[in-house]
This record gives sequence, C-alpha cells and structure tokens, in this order.
Amino acid sequence: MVKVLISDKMSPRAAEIFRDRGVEVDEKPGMSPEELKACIGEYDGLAVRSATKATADIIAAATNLKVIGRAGIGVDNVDIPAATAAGICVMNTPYGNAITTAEHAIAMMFSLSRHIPAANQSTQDGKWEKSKFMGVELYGKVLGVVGCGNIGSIVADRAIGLKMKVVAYDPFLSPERAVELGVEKLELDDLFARADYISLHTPITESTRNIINAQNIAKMKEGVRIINCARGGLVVEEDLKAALESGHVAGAAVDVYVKEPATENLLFGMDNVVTTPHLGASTDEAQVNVAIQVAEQMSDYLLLGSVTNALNMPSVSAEEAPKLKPYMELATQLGSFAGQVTETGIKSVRIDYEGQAASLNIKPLTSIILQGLLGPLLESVNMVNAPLVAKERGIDVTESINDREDDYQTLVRLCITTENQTRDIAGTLFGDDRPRVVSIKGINMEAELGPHMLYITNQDKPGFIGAMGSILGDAEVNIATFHLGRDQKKGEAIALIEIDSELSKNTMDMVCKLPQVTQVKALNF
Ligand SMILES: NC(=O)c1ccc[n+]([C@@H]2O[C@H](COP(=O)([O-])OP(=O)(O)OC[C@H]3O[C@@H](n4cnc5c(N)ncnc54)[C@H](O)[C@@H]3O)[C@@H](O)[C@H]2O)c1
Ligand SMILES: O=C(O)CC[C@@H](O)C(=O)O
Repeated sequence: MVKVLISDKMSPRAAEIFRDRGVEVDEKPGMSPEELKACIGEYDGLAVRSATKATADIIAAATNLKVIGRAGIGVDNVDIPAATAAGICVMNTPYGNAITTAEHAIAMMFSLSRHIPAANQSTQDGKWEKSKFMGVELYGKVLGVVGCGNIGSIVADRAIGLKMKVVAYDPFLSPERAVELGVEKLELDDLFARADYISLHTPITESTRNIINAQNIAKMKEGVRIINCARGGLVVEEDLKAALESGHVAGAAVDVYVKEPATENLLFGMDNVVTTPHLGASTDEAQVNVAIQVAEQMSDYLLLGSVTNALNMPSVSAEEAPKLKPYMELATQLGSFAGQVTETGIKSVRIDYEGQAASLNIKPLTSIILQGLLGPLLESVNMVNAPLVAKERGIDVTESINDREDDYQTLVRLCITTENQTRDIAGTLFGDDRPRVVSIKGINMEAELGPHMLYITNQDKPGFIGAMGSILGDAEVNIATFHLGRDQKKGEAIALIEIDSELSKNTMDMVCKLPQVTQVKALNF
C-alpha cells in the first residue's frame, strides 16, 4: 500500500480522499526539519502547504518518495532541482486558491484606501477620530497589475468591476488576452508611471526578485499605494519603508514577507501599512479546494500514473493514462533495448512517432524512452529526471511526429547516434496492445521481447541456427521464441532469441565463438 505524509495543517478532506483512494496517510503538521528528515524515508508521497521546507537535505533522505504535492500555488518551499534530480514529481494546485487570494488583494486595497484596520482599532478604543481617517476612492483610479496570470487576471476583473482602469505588466501576457481581460498591456516603467495602486502577482524568479526597490519606486507616481499578496522577496522592505516614510508611497498592504513567519518586520508599526500574516489563501473554500486537488492529483499519480499540474514532468491526464499505458511499455522496451546494446557515449537521440502514435501526448513517452535508454548506463534515472539527465550529459534529444501510416498503423522509432555509429530500433503495438520490435538497424523482423533475450548480429551463412540450437540445448536452456532478419541474402543478419533462463558465461563464450557471429548481447527486460 502506498503511503503519504501530510506535513502541514491541511483541510481534513485531503486525508479523507487519500484513505478513500486506498492510500495510507499520516498527518503530522508542525514537525521540525529533523523530525521530517527522520521519517520521510517511509513515504511515497509528501503533501505540504508553505510551512514545510522540502529542502535538498530532506529530499536526500526521502528514499521512497515519488511525489511532493503542494496544496497551493507557490513552490518556493520545495527544492525542485533536487526533487527532479531524485526523480520526484513536484505538483501544485494552481487554481484552487486563486479567487480567494485575488479577493484578499482587493480587500487589502480597500483596507489601505479607507484605513479600515486602524479606524477599527481607534473606534473600539473610543476615540471617534473621523478626520484622521480620511480615505481615497478606488473609482476611476489606475490599478497596475504586475503579473497577470491566474490571480492577477482575477484581480483585474474585480477591479474593472469597481470601475478602476487596469493596466498590466506581464511579459507573457498576449495582446489578445489583454483585450479579453479588458486591461491595457504596458511596459513596467510605463505601469510605474501611471498606476495609483500597484498589486503584485508574479512568482518569485530571478527577474521578479526585488522588483519593488528604491530605483523603481522613484519611477512611481507620488502617493502610489502598493499591495503585495504574492511573495515577500518581490519587495526590498527597507526601500519600501523609506518611501513610506518620505510619503512617496502613500500606503502599502502586505500579506507576505521576506522572512516568514514574520513575527517582527521593519514595516510593522507604520501608520500607512496594513498587514496580514500570509492569509491570501486562507478561506474555507480555498483550503478545501487545494486539499481535494492535491490529494486527488497525488493519488492519481501514485496509483494510476496520471500526472496533473506537475512542475517537473509532462502532464498525463486520467483519460490519456490508459491510452498511453501500452505505449509506455513499448517505449520502455525500445529505450532499454537501445541502452543495453549501446557501449559508447551517446551524442544524440531522435524519436519518431508515426501513424497513430503521432496523435499521442508524446512528452511522457519520450521521458520513458530516455529512462529506458539511460537506465542501463546510469544509476537513479527515472521518468522525471531522464530528460534532465540527458541534457546534463549533452545528449541532444529530438522528437518528430508524422501521422502518415506506412507498413504499421502505429510506430515508434528510436535512433541513437553514439561516438561510433548510428543505430535504430522501431516497435509497434498490434491489436492486443502487446509491443513488438519490428525493425533493428533497418532490418525488419517481428519480435516480442521477453525477460531474457539474446541479441545476436551475425553473417547470413548456413549452419548458424543449428549451431545455436545445439549450444543452448546442451546447456539445457529452453528457447521460447527465435526471430531472424537480414538486410540481404548472405548479408548482415540479426537474431532475437527469447530464452527461459539466463546463459552461463561459458555458454555465452561458446555462442560468441560461432564463426558466423559478430556480436552477442544478453538483454533483460
Ligand atoms: N498570499 C498568498 O497566500 C498566495 C496565495 C496564492 C498564490 N500566491 C502567490 O501569488 C503569485 C501568483 O500566483 P498565480 O497563481 O497568479 O501564478 P500564475 O503563474 O498564474 O501567474 C504568474 C504570472 O506572473 C507572470 N510573470 C512571470 N514573470 C514575470 C515578470 N518578470 N514580470 C511580470 N510578470 C511576470 C507570469 O507570466 C504569469 O502570468 C505566486 O507567487 C503565488 O505563490 C500567494
Ligand atoms: O498555504 C497557504 O496558506 C499559502 C499558499 C500560497 O502562498 C500559495 O502560494 O498558494
């Protein structure tokens, strides 16, 4: 039974779903990194929010871990490169808390404009300070949305509903999408120059870190208000504080901090600052949404092999998974065959998907082929890390699709170029969905691969089959199937022989010494 750990406080729906799906689940929120490290080796899956830090150190101890699921959006608490290198799929739940977070940003914008937190406190203190809390209207103001993805676009939509003018900076926002959203797409400096309010909705990346700094604040309108419900590191807090003190920035609403939990922060205690403790995603609805989504996605991955919202591997929908299953087997066999017969450094890999195979989601198939190919040569390669491992080793991987059907309705061809030669192998699926190898080095044959195979290249001369039969018979090795192919009469030939048990070294030597034989490889599948 697969086993999952929920290491952060999460809606109980997550554990219910895991159990309903037949996944064993432990809930241990609030563990220290040391405690997590000590127990993580037991688990196939780890479900987290933002408190757990899935660092390289934790990942190194996670010897059984196959998936990390983030019940939320930001995965800055997961070391994705380390997870990828360890073959662990990392997935998030990108939409479940988007509305909630967008609503929080809008709420923060209102709070800031009408001083609601301070006015609330003052009123309850019996001060009745009407003139102290003079506010500003949102109506007609320009909202600059930095990052117009899931959350930014919902913020834009709500702001348009409030009759604000919305401008957006997002290098990946297409002009068509901007029109659809009703926002004006601007360059960042133009947004800074025009916005009365700026709301941040980007992930933290090299290009967004510290995007709100003294230099950029200087480009903003006097009296601008800034809202950050995305990530703390987007803002240089010292620079924001200075601008709030000088009045250049009239107010800031902050949900996220450079250092969290933010039990102290240099922005605390300022009159024109509204703060919340990373509450963007904290509604009943959002927490149920992300808990359900993460548990379903992780269960699907662990139990069915379908992949949704993964950040480090191609997606496979629940609908695609059964269709891809026989192809996964074919891909594994082709990759593994090529990997086992390849003895020198691989320079490039080309994979052609022909006929019906061309209409499939080929990314996971390519990953599986690479896993099969590199598996015999390297340790710890799997479907998640195989493309990365190939890239790190300078192997050039290309794919082609061609929906024309030739001799076969569906065909996957793998062509490997090494330092010494180019070799290809192709396979198909027949009606029974069982993989067949149909060509090796351009020589046609039709062979199913069994657990123990002999792959022999030989000269097409009489006597080979009889001699092989005698050697294997004398060694009491049963032949299950015997497939032959040749490029031309008396030319190069190949034999793929399925045997019921492995050959001893002695028997192998005898096969190698047959006069017709040029190469023998024992292959295991
Ligand atoms: N406060 C919270 O509790 C809370 C909750 C949910 C999400 N978040 C955070 O909100 C952020 C946005 O989440 P989302 O779901 O909208 O993500 P998303 O991926 O849908 O959108 C992010 C957008 O940022 C854009 N972007 C990337 N680099 C950019 C750059 N240099 N300049 C401008 N735009 C850039 C992307 O093109 C994308 O459209 C994330 O950082 C996420 O972690 C916070
Ligand atoms: O889990 C949370 O409370 C915060 C989640 C939020 O930061 C996210 O990125 O989804």
